[in-house]
Amino acid sequence: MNALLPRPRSSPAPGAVHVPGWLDLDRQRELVAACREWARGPVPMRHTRLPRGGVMSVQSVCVGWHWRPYSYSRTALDVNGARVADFPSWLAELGRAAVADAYRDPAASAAYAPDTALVNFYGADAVMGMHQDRDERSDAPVVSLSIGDTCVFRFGNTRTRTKPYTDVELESGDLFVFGGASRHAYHGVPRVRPRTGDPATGLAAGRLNLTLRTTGLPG
Ligand SMILES: O=C(O)CCC(=O)C(=O)O
Ligand SMILES: [Fe+2]
Repeated sequence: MNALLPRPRSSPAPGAVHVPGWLDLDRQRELVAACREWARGPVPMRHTRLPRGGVMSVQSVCVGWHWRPYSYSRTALDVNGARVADFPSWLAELGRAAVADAYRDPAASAAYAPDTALVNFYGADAVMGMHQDRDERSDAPVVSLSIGDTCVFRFGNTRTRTKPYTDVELESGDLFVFGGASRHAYHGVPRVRPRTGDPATGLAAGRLNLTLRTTGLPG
C-alpha cells in the first residue's frame, strides 16, 4: 500500500461496504492477542475437515458457537468435543460499531447482536473458495475484520459463484460488512499476498480474518 494515497471506502454491491483502515494498530494488536488465546483452546485452531474427507487450507477456531460444515453447535464435536469459548461482550460492541460505521446508521446497529465469531488464519498458500454464509438463521449482517497480509477478497452476487464479482484488496485493519441484499452473496479469498502485513500487529506472517455473525439460534 502507498500510505500517501488514502484508500476510499467503497460499496461493491448493495448492502456490502468496504471501510479501509477501520482498526487502528492498537485494536489490531488486541485482536491478534485475543485470537492467539482462542487458538490455544478450549477448542484448538485447526484445519476444518470437510464432509467428503478433505480439509480447508485455512485454519479456524470459533467463539460463541462452533461452526463446522454446515451447522452450528456449542461443542466442537468434529474436533475435541469441548464447548467453545464464550462470545465476549467487547466483541459484540466492536461489531455494533462496525455496522454503525459501515452503514453510517447508528440506529441500524443498535440491535446488532452477533453471537459467533469465526477466526480464520491464512498461511501463504491458503485460499477460500466462493461460498455463501448461509448456515445462520438470521439475516443480520456479517462483519469481517482483516489483520496481517493483504488478500484479494472476491465479492460476487447471490445467484452464482461466478461473475459478476468485484475483487477488493483487504489490507490489515480493513472492515468489510455484508448484509441486506448482499447477505447471501457468494464470496471468497482467491489469494493472499505474502509478507505484506506489518509485524507490529503481533502477527509475524499470514492473514487473520474474523467474521462476526448472528446465528439466530436459541440460547
Ligand atoms: O477471510 C475472509 O475474508 C472471508 C472468510 C469467509 O468468508 C468465511 O469465513 O466465511
Ligand atoms: Fe464467508
